Amino acid sequence: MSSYQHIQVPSAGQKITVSADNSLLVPDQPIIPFIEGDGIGVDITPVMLRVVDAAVAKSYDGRRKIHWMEVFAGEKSTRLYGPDVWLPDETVQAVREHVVSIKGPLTTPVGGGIRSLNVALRQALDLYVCLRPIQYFDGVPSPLKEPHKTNMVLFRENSEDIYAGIEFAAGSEQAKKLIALLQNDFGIQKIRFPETSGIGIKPVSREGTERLMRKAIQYAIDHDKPSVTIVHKGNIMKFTEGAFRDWGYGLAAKEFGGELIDGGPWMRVKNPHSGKFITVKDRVADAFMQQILLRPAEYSVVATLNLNGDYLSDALAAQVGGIGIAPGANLSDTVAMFEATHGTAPKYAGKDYVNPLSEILSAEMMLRHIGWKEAADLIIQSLRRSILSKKVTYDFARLMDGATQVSCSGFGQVMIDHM
Ligand SMILES: NC(=O)C1=CN([C@@H]2O[C@H](COP(=O)(O)OP(=O)(O)OC[C@H]3O[C@@H](n4cnc5c(N)ncnc54)[C@H](OP(=O)(O)O)[C@@H]3O)[C@@H](O)[C@H]2O)C=CC1
Ligand SMILES: O=C(O)CCC(=O)C(=O)O
Ligand SMILES: [Mg+2]
Repeated sequence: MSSYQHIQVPSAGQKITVSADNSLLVPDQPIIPFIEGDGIGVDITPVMLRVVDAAVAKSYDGRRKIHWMEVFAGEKSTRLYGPDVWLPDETVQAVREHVVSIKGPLTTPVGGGIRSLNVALRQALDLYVCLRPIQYFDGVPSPLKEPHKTNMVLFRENSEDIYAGIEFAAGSEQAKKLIALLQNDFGIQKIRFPETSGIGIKPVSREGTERLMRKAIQYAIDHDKPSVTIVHKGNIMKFTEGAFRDWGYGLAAKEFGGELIDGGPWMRVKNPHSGKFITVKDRVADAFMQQILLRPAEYSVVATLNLNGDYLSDALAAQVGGIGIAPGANLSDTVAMFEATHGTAPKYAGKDYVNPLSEILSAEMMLRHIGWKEAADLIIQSLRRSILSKKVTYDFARLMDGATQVSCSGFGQVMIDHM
């Protein structure tokens, strides 16, 4: 067992491990690390832990139990490890060694200050898929007339794009050098205000695109989905977003036997399990943004780049009730870290007010990921009953007729009562 500086290893429980074919070996008493998170993390994470413990206890009569191990990042880490230590090495190490973990949101300042710890964790562990399902539950208030028609699974590339964090401030030596290089060696004369421009770099690779696309198509096959849509802005950013589209289609052809439909570029891939065809298509991101509102039923699995995926996940969440009910997972081929789509919502921090469902549903994805289907199903069943009971947090209560508003922990209790 590793020795850590501040992480307390539970006295019972074992690590989840990975077998040679990358499948998980999950003991009945796994140790699972969690990061509480900044802002509303202090509210939602304890509620998530209670709800998950209740679902596991009820589903397995005590035979199975999660031994939670708190690991630290963000503001809590600076209080423990020192003012400059936002993401201790031992946190990354513990998350890697324990294979499956869950985290609350972490703050990233706008403009200056530290770079995103969320992105740093994804990069350090090469969690290259950000998987965000968008699903409607009956009774959840939505701005749409037919919210159940929005049923998508977003595969957001999680390791590249402008999110790589390669940017240089206006006036910095690096920005000046890069601008000079572009002007002198590449003949670029169209930087409108070279003296006062910041510069950002957008790396998008074939390998990065292909591994993301492989997961998206495989997901469509495994879950018998009708289509995979590549969303990009390839008309403007030809060699990054346009290449993402082309490499995506290329991968569909090369590895999944994709055939052109009517001369292309759309393709069809045969699902070897169901025998049905999966349409692989693409949409330019702006057009896609209007179609998800007007014709959401036409979209199922979506594969996109990092920044598009960030915007789209909140926009799609709004269609089915908002980012209070928007879960997610960050995945590599082995390590998985589950986290809500939303951030730290600082104005509500510590008020026991917000909706804990995004993090609870992220935990539900985690339970399914480790094969604890009964506990995951129980959480979904209880969620459905809890929504129909109309005892909900402020975000739903303000849009629901006849609702009783409950606190964040109060909603956790409503869910436990409905198990
Ligand atoms: N993965 C992560 O850890 C993420 C971190 N962040 C970080 O979080 C910080 C705050 O970001 P911000 O732009 O305010 O976005 P947030 O997602 O934190 O919050 C925006 C709004 O969304 C609603 N909301 C968020 N969470 C919930 C919830 N659990 N229940 C109900 N409603 C919710 C609230 O809406 P309303 O005002 O209508 O009540 C809130 O004001 C930033 O530092 C950002 O970088 C952002 C996204 C992801
Ligand atoms: O890292 C952050 O602060 C924001 C990340 C984010 O918005 C996301 O992953 O959806
Ligand atoms: Mg986001």
